[in-house]
Amino acid sequence: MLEELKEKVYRANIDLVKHGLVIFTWGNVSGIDREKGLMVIKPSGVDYDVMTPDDMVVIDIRTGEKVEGKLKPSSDTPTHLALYRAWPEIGGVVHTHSTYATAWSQAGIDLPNIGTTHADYFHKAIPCTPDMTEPEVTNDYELETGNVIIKRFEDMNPMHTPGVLVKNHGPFSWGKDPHDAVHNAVVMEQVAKMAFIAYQVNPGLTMNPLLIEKHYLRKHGPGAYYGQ
Ligand SMILES: O=C(CO)[C@@H](O)[C@H](O)COP(=O)(O)O
Repeated sequence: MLEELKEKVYRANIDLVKHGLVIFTWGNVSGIDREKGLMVIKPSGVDYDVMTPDDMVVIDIRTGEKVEGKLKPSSDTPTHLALYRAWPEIGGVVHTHSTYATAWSQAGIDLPNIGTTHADYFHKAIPCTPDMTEPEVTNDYELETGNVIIKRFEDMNPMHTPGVLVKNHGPFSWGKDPHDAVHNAVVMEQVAKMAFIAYQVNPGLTMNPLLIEKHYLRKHGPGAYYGQ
């Protein structure tokens, strides 16, 4: 079932290792087949070195039940499902513990848009979620992590700013498919690193808002002209 999607999701997971975003068994990538109502996600706690496409787990998006796979799905499965249910435009979700984006998550502040590298991919600051409360952590923690992300995007377009920092935890990103979601995770890590260095060099730095609009819109606006 879904052999092509399993291969894509597997490759996207391995790409996290290739790009240095995860070690050991950290992080996870999923992809979705909206027509069939199914999600494919990596198994929980399996080392990337030994993982195969056949290890990918198929989940029913509506019920959250496993419909195929010999292994347990990622522990973050309910978070991925919450995002797919809330945002019909997305086709891939990524979670990592990449160093700089995780450091910003642990610091608990939004990652500001202070350069054109950020503005090329993320229109606004990459938001950080608020503290999770006692019932959220105790009951259905992974599902509530998704709900906290969705609430943080109440007044934001998730396709314009395709990433979030979950406070004291780490980054999640998404995209039109698993490959695109990984691409956004790689960019988020780079802009987190650049922002960290920039604030060291000049804690009083400023961003020209004209550049944010120019760079975001020339790639993603109605008259986009970047690339071929
Ligand atoms: O956030 C965490 C752990 O804090 C997880 O994302 C792990 O990093 C990967 O878990 P599995 O996907 O292997 O269950």
